[in-house]
Amino acid sequence: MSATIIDGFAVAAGLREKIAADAAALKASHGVTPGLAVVLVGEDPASAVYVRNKLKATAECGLKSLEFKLPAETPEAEVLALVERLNADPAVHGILVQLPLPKQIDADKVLGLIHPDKDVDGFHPLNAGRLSVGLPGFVPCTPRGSQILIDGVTSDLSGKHAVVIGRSNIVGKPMAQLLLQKNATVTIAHSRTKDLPAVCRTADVLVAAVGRPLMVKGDWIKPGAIVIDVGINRIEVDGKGKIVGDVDFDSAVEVAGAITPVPRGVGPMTIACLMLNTLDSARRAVGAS
Ligand SMILES: NC(=O)C1=CN([C@@H]2O[C@H](COP(=O)(O)OP(=O)(O)OC[C@H]3O[C@@H](n4cnc5c(N)ncnc54)[C@H](OP(=O)(O)O)[C@@H]3O)[C@@H](O)[C@H]2O)C=CC1
Ligand SMILES: Nc1nc(=O)c2c([nH]1)NC[C@@H]1CN(c3ccc(C(=O)N[C@@H](CCC(=O)O)C(=O)O)cc3)C=[N+]21
Repeated sequence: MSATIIDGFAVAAGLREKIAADAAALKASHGVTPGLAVVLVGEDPASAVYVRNKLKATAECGLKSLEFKLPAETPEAEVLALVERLNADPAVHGILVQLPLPKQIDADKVLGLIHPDKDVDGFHPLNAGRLSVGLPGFVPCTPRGSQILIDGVTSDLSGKHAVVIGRSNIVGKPMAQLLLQKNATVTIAHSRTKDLPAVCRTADVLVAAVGRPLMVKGDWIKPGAIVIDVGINRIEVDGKGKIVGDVDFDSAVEVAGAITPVPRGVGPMTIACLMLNTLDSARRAVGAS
């Protein structure tokens, strides 16, 4: 049996179309174009792909994007000053500071300074707290996009066992919160988890957000499970760069019920959800939501 391959690229394209229509309607009713400011400090090759795809998506959705590329040695105070300026700019509805940041910059300080109403990444502690207590707020884009893909293949997660591998604030923890809201029984695994393959084998839904290329093998997967591969890892194959996930797709596809590929799985959904969060932010700013 071979799994259903979840086409994140197609789902994301559909979402972007809807966002474009809604953004055009907001422009017609309130004269507002949602604006997203992206701050990139230094040159990180993975970030560069992300920034490029984001720019394409904002244009396609009719959103305005402002790009701030700062040199790697930029002092922390300068980044903080830029965030304050963007906080005060009414044309900016969303602020994204690309991670990772160079080591002289305290990421928590920067993320904590972004106004929670413009925090389209959902990384501000206030939005993380809102998610954990079930209040409305910005939900981080990757978990939000992953949840949409999961909802596309199952309508009822109630009582299902979901295992999330990874406990980062940007993927693992918020993903676990979303699955909990859907009444799944949630396990969060991490680098100290004992016998990870055995834990994974009990999962009806398995989300891998680890950053280890091809770590999850087919024999870690419960037959018929939904497998969401968040990992974006660059590896060399025959001297050529290639992007692979945290899941060994070739063996996993034989066991899973449904699985996301890498690329064209979760990645495009992250970007579409960023557009969605920016649109939501602009709507809220003008009282249109
Ligand atoms: N598709 C997309 O849109 C996005 C993809 N990504 C990708 O997702 C992956 C995860 O990103 P992120 O959450 O930021 O990564 P982090 O490095 O912040 O977190 C990785 C997590 O994996 C755990 N871990 C590491 N090694 C193991 C292991 N051998 N067994 C079990 N758990 C392990 C860590 O455990 P511990 O806490 O104990 O250290 C940690 O909780 C990366 O590949 C990243 O590139 C990220 C964002 C968006
Ligand atoms: N503040 C912040 N927010 C983030 O959400 C954030 C970040 N920093 N830093 C880096 C990671 C990584 N990330 C990706 C998103 C989309 C793709 C993506 O579009 N991937 C496509 C294309 C991959 C390709 O072909 O190169 C795909 O998987 O199909 C990749 C990576 C967001 N992140």
